[in-house]
Amino acid sequence: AESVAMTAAAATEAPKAVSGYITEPKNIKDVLSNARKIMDTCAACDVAGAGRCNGKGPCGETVPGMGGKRQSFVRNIEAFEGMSLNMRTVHTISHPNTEIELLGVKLSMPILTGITGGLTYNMGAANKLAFDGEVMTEEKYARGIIEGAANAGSLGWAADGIGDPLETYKRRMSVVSEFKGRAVAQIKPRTQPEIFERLDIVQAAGAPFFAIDVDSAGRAARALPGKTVEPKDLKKLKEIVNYAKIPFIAKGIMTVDEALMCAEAGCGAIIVSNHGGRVLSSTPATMHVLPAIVKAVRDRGYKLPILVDGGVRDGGDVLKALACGAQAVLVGRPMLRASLGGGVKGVEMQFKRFHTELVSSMVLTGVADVNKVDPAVLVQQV
Ligand SMILES: Cc1cc2nc3c(=O)[nH]c(=O)nc-3n(C[C@H](O)[C@H](O)[C@H](O)COP(=O)(O)O)c2cc1C
Repeated sequence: AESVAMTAAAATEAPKAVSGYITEPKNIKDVLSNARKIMDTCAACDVAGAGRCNGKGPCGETVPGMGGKRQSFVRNIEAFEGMSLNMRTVHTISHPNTEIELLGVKLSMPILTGITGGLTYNMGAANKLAFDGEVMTEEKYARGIIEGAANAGSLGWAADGIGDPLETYKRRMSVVSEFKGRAVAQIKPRTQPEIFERLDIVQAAGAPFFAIDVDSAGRAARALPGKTVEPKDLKKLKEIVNYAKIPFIAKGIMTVDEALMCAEAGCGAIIVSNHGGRVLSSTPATMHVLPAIVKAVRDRGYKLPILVDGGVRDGGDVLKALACGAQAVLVGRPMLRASLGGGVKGVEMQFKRFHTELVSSMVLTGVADVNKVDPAVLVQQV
């Protein structure tokens, strides 16, 4: 949820009807078909099946918002595609364990939704009638993500957009509060007092932890007057940790030194992320920086969970991320489309699909437990 606030005009216009919806989507294909209809900015290309987009077309558009020249986005996707799994099937593992515990919360799988929001300014989906005949709103979108994830035994994120008035944020947090302990929230790297104001609301809503996407700091240049975001130094990270009553996750970490600073500041976890390529168009792939970050953090004895996002498109990708030392992944655009095209059921279906693929990948590589994935699962490249 990135730039301009929903305008009053958009909110009062009559909702636009969209024709051709599959009103009771039965599978992810149906959900994606619906998503394509509601998103002005995204054709949700089905390049490699399952709505997977390679960032190159054929839509010629974004998926949505790949940022600049799309390099960072494309690198994320290609990094996963470039990794191979060692297939091993002479063993006894047919029901591998996919459960993890993340900062005190039990999850059915090491997969959370990505952090996405902004129907109006990010998805071109505002004020349209959704597949169920009701108007698509921020709350409805957030509900799809959060309730869908909770039903799947995982966690969904509510987002914060720089231009979002506090009211919009509160509306999303009212959805979070319905799922006490089973929904999480993000705050933009605003000024410290603004962060604390939103954090009070997040905590009152019962979120077990929260994230700040520190990599949104660059948007300071584009922020609206009075809507300030800023880089956070070690001192400010520590202030946030001290203020918070719940663990603080720093999202958007791409280098070893910053990962170590977050650990030193007392962050509950970090998310290795380049914001899905949306903030800087020439970063490395997240999977290419993850192993060095994991090694440095663990070598110094820090135990905080390390998560990763960007380009995770199937269960095999999840296994690859775990083999590189991540404890869990976040899935952005596929969950986004699932919520837009199928609401709560759509997101549930998307989680189920990832879970099935993950289990199958584990059986086919001889992995018994997502908490103990040997790096040897990956073919070592020479
Ligand atoms: C439409 C859209 C909106 C986003 N809004 C936010 C946001 O508000 N906060 C945030 O931390 N990240 C935001 N992101 C970035 C995602 O959380 C995530 O880092 C990225 O999408 C993951 O990559 P993937 O989509 O390839 O899975 C957004 C991404 C998209 C596509």
